[in-house]
Amino acid sequence: MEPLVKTQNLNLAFGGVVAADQINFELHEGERLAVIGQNGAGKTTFINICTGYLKPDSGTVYFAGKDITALSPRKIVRLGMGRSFQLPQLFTEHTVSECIQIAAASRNTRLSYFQPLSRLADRREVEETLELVGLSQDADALSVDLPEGKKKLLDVAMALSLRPRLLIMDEPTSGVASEDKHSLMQLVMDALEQRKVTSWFVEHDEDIVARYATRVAAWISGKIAADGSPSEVLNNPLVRSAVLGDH
Ligand SMILES: Nc1ncnc2c1ncn2[C@@H]1O[C@H](COP(=O)(O)OP(=O)(O)OP(=O)(O)O)[C@@H](O)[C@H]1O
Repeated sequence: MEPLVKTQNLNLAFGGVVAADQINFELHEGERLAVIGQNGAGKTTFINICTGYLKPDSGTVYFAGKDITALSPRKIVRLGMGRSFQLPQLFTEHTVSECIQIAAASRNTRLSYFQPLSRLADRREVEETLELVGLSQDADALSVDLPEGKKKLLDVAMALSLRPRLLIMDEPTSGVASEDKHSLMQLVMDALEQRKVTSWFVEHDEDIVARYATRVAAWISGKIAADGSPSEVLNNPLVRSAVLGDH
């Protein structure tokens, strides 16, 4: 089967800092990849290169067999590679329901200031998306007023409205109280499974990684130092000492 994402010999340095060091990587449809690594290991840089926010010094990124290295983030999203951010990117003056309407409408149209929001997207689609992530009760709340966990869910729901094949999530549980992390991840993962979306998420919480990933890749100094099943990678001595901080 052709990989959904493939990178070949990807390199990027910021001055003397090598943030991506000859990365060869493949992700297949249906995988749930957790990426782990210490701060500064290069996890976000790699995501930024794959999603078009940064251009590599050398190397190639393919999505579903197509070379996307030179494409803009907007074009890459339209091909089916979705992304949510560490700090949710919401339309802060709009309600939860309106945020979904805008995201769904931007799938097909260029948005205009002069178009009423109510005409932008199918009402039933918006309701289904809200239900999928458990936000039906919050439809009329301003997105800016949501607690952090619900902001993350709304961010994911907006990304899903673009009908991605893959959703890349940079620290989906960061800023969320530890007792709420599992329920948040459960909702997100159930939603992705229902929509048959492959996932790749950066995560620092080892319990979350072990519970929700089918594969783990550990980053050290711009390189993938270990890549395999959660039990294999989380028990790897190098990963335990250099990534997870065991002494
Ligand atoms: N735009 C930039 N300009 C200069 N250096 C950068 C830039 N972006 C990242 N870096 C550097 O590249 C290295 C990798 O950073 P990156 O943000 O990818 O790490 P990370 O693993 O995602 O870390 P974190 O867990 O803190 O988000 C770091 O040394 C960082 O300081």
